[in-house]
Amino acid sequence: MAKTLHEKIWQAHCVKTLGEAEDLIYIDMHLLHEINTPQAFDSLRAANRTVRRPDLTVATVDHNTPTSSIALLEGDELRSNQIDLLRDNSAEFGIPFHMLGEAGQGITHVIAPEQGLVLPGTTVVCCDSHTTTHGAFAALAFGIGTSQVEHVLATQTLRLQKFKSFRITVKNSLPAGVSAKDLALAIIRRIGTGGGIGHVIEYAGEAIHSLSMEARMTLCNMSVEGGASAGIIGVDDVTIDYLRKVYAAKGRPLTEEDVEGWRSFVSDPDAVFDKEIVIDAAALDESVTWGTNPSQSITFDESIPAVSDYEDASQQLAAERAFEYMDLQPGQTLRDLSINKVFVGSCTNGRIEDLRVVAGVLEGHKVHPDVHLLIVPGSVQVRDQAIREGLDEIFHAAGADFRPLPGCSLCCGLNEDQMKAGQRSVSTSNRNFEGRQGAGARTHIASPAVAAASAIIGRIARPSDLEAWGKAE
Ligand SMILES: CC(C)[C@H](C(=O)O)[C@@H](O)C(=O)O
Ligand code: SF4
Repeated sequence: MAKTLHEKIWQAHCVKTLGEAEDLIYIDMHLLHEINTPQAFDSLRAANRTVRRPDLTVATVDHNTPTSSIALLEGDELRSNQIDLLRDNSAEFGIPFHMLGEAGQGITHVIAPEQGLVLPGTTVVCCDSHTTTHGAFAALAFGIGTSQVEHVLATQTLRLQKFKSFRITVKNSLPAGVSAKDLALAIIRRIGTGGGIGHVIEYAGEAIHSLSMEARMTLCNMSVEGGASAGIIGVDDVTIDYLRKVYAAKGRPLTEEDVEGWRSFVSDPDAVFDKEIVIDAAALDESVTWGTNPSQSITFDESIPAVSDYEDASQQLAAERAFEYMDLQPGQTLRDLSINKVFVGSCTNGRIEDLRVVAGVLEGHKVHPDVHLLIVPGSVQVRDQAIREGLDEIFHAAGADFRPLPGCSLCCGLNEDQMKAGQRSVSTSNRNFEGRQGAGARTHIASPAVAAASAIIGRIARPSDLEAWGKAE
């Protein structure tokens, strides 16, 4: 019978059928960070168990870590303890651990692909919802909770309910300047924040296969914001070329034997999906969220909708709340909104390709005097590459605050990079929930290009606005 890509991976990893809809699934790669893991290790110790496959487990610190100096951890017991606990637990159980600032450290979802830890046809889990990122490599990758972390540590398996399948075919190609982030926002706007619940979203079509691996990671990363359990993209030459480069850089070039078989990690042509939609990439434009969930976005040609534009009562309520929290009125446009902060980073858009885009827009410009532009690399490797390419010089010349230590930073505000109540940001991260970047802070999610243009102009703007703005100044 014809199978979808995720069904192929599921079946190949099914250790035991546990019931009608539940299987025991083997896990190929288990990623850990400092949040959500201490209890799992405590339970493991209490039960006198060991980690089944420390060699298939990798730990890093990212959420609560400072981005300007390690010294900021001094005297901060809560954060130091979380980091030390993961370091000590990793040492005790023989798990590779990446300490803050050391080569290999960074946001979990940024370091795993750059270290070649995610391969086509594998299962990948982490105590973090944005594990969906790794679906870009035709891997079945999803977030798990603390008790599941313990189960994977102890057994390298997971009891799982079967996922449904949802194919989103993106035909034609994205217009110039329209990025994977804009595509993700358009998809979530269309399907809603619950549209993917219980499903693995498979992204298909020409527009998807013309995306770089970084862009595919951005798209798969945001699958969870549409409610999906995972996002996935079938293998093609782009996937294999990326992995060849990663392994060559590791000094372990891939052989034909290694890649053999990877090309089968695509859905069968006649596979049947539980749900399907088609999106025309050519009709898309740069998008920015105006509200407090990632489905509430508009383009630069639209204005903020009125409550009556929504048919659904819960969406009307959400819009009403969002107007108040975001201090917005229906009818305003994105360009009406002045901003105080721009954040470039996160597991959505903190990769080298994103930093290149930002540098490209910033070059020859200055950050607006009322704006703080915070740029946090997703990993030590991204930072070092940015420096090698001279991007740091462009950032500094523009007046941006390019941080030396990677991490989640202002994406979740679990370190000192937080916003004050009433401040408004353009952020390349993935969540615009109330209080996400600080109590009372207002977040507008956008692409790296839009973030950079907004930092220069001081209002929400896109790169094509810079020309007219330059003349007006
Ligand atoms: C802290 C962590 C568990 C959380 C997640 O699961 O996504 C965080 O990464 C986030 O983005 O909100
Ligand atoms: S960068 Fe943001 S979304 Fe990604 S793992 Fe960190 S907190 Fe979560």
